[in-house]
Amino acid sequence: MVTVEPETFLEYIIIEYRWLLVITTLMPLSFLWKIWSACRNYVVFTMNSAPKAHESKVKDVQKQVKNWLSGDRSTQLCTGRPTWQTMSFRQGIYKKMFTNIQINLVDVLEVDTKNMTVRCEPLVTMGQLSQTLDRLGLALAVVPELDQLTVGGLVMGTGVETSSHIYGLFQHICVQYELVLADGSVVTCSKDENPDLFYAVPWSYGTLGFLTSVVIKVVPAKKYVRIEYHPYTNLSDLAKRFQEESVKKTHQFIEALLYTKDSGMVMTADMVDAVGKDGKFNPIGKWYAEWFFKQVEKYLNDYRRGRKTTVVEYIPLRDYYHRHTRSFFWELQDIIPFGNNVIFRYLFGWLMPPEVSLLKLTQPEAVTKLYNKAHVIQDMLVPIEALEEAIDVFHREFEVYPIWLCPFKVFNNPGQLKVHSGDWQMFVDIGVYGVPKAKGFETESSTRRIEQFVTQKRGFQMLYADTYTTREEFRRMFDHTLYDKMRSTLPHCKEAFPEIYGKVNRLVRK
Ligand SMILES: Cc1cc2nc3c(=O)[nH]c(=O)nc-3n(C[C@H](O)[C@H](O)[C@H](O)COP(=O)(O)OP(=O)(O)OC[C@H]3O[C@@H](n4cnc5c(N)ncnc54)[C@H](O)[C@@H]3O)c2cc1C
Ligand SMILES: NC(=O)C1=CN([C@@H]2O[C@H](COP(=O)(O)OP(=O)(O)OC[C@H]3O[C@@H](n4cnc5c(N)ncnc54)[C@H](OP(=O)(O)O)[C@@H]3O)[C@@H](O)[C@H]2O)C=CC1
Ligand SMILES: CC(C)=CCC[C@@H](C)[C@H]1CC[C@H]2C3=C(CC[C@]12C)[C@@]1(C)CC[C@H](O)C[C@@H]1CC3
Repeated sequence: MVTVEPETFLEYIIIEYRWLLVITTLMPLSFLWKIWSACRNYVVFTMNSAPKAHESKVKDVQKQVKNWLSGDRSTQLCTGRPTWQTMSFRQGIYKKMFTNIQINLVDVLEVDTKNMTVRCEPLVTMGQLSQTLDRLGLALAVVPELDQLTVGGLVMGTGVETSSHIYGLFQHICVQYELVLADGSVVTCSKDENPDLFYAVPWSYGTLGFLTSVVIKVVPAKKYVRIEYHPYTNLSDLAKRFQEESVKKTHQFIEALLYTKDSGMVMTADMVDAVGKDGKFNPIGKWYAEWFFKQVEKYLNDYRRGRKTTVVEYIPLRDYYHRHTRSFFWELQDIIPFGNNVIFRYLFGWLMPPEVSLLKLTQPEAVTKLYNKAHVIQDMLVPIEALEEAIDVFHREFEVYPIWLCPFKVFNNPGQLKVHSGDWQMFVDIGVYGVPKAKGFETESSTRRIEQFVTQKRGFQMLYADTYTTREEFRRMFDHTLYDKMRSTLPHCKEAFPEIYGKVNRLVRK
C-alpha cells in the first residue's frame, strides 16, 4: 500500500483531524445552505417566476458573449461557476485565465405531464429535481446518485445510474438543448432540429456553446423500490449474473458492489406501490440509518457465515435514488472515520453529508498532496463482456475496494461515443474510489496503464476524474469526427472555446 508520510506535525494534524473542521464548521454551514436553497426554491415556485425570468436570463448570457465578441477576444470562454462549486474532483486552472460567463440559471421551468418531459435550467441539481418530480408522481428516467450533480454538468459531461441498462446515459434521456453559441445567437437542437449539434453536445464540456435549458424525459414513479440482494463469493458467477440481468432487462435497476476481488453483491430492484410481506421496510435515507454500502457488506458477511442467501427489502424511492449521497459512495469514511458509528449518526446524522463544494473550498494543500499520491477516483466504462478481465487488471494496478459496478447502454448515435455494432452496446461503469493497496502503485503510470487497457477494449473514461492520456490517445478514445465538424461550422467556436482535451487533461487541473 502507498503511504504518504506527513512532512510536518501540522500536516499530520490537518490530515488526521480534518473531521474536526468538517463537523464543527462545514456540516452546520452545509445545513444552513440546504435550508436556504429549499426556501429559495419554494418562493420561486409559489411566485411562478422562473419561466418568466428565463428569457431575460438567457438575454443576459447573450449580452456577455456579445461583449466578448466586440472586445479584443484575447481570452477564451468558460462558465463562471467557480471551480470549487463543481463535482469534478479537481479545480480547473483554465477558469482563472478565461473570460467567465455567468450563467445563473437554477430553476425547474416546466413539467409537461402530457409529453412526459421536464424542462429545466442547467444549474438545477439532481436532489432538487428528484424532489420536485417526486411530488408529481414522476422521476427522471436516469437519476445520477449524488444530490449535488447538475443538469448542465451531466449533459456536458456524462451521467450514469442503475436504470442506464434500459435508458442509456443521461444524454440519452435528453430530448432538446437550448444553447447560446459563440456568436451570441440562441439555438435549440434535438434529433430532428440541428441534429449534428444535438449529438455533439454530450461530452463536449462546454466547448461548443453555453447550455441554457434542457428538456428531459420523465417516467411514472412509484413510492418504493423492492430490492433483492444476491451475494456472490466467486467473480465469474457474479459477472455472469450481472451481465445476464443487464441484458435481460427484467429489472428496472441493477448495480453491484465488489468488496474483494472474488466477492460482492448483485442488486436488482424495481419500483412498487406498497411494501410487500416478503421483505423488510428499510428507509435508508433517514439521518440515523447506516451507510448503504455498509448495510450491503453486512448482508454479504451474513452470507459468508452461511446465514442467508437472497435478502429482500423495500426502500422509499428517493432514498434509493440518493443511496450513495450520505457517504459519497465510501469516500466520506476517509474524512470522518466514525461517520457510520451509531452514536454519531443519531447525534449528527441530520447534518450529513457536508457539501462537496465546501470540502473542495477548504481542502488543505496537505490533503491535496495525499489525494494525488495515495488515492484513486476513477470511473472507467468498458464493454460488459470485458468485466472479469477488467477487474483482474484493476486489482493488479489499484486494488481498491469496494468497487462500484453499474451497467449502461450506449445507443449507436453519432457523437463522441462510438459503438461498433448493432443499435446499441452494453457497457459497465467500473467505479474505483479509495486508497490503493496494490504493490508498486504509482498514480500516473498505474492510471495510464488502466487508460490503455480501456482504450484497447474500446471503452471510455469519465472525465470529471483525472485523465493522463496524451491528446492523441484522448482522440483515439473519443471519436472527434462530428465534434471537429461542428467546431469548424459554428461561428467563432474555435476562437471562443478550447478543445475538450484542453479542459479535462491533468495539466489544466490542480
Ligand atoms: C414547474 C413546476 C410545476 C409544478 N407543478 C405542480 C403541480 O401542478 N401540482 C403540484 O402539486 N405540485 C407541482 N409542483 C411540485 C412542487 O414543487 C411542490 O408541490 C411544492 O413545492 C411543495 O411545497 P413544499 O413546501 O413541500 O416545498 P419545499 O420542500 O420547500 O420545496 C420544494 C422543492 O421543489 C423544488 N422546486 C419547487 N419549485 C421550484 C422552482 N420553481 N424551481 C426550481 N425548483 C423548484 C425545489 O427543489 C424544492 O426543494 C411543481 C413544481 C414545478 C417546479
Ligand atoms: N453518477 C454520475 O453519473 C456522476 C457523474 N459525475 C460527473 O460530474 C460532472 C458533473 O458535475 P457538475 O458539478 O454538475 O458539473 P461541472 O460544473 O463540473 O461541469 C462539467 C462540465 O460541463 C460544463 N458545463 C456545465 N454547465 C454548462 C453550461 N450551462 N454551459 C456550458 N457548459 C457547461 C462545464 O464547463 P466549464 O468548464 O466552462 O465550467 C464543465 O466543463 C460530470 O462530468 C459527470 O460526469 C460525478 C459523479 C457521479
Ligand atoms: C458514480 C460516479 C460515476 C462517480 C462517483 C464519483 C464520486 C465518488 C466523486 C465525485 C466527486 C468526488 C469528490 C470527493 C470524493 C469522491 C467524489 C464524491 C471529495 C469529497 C474527496 C475529499 C476532497 O477533499 C473533496 C472531494 C470533492 C469531490
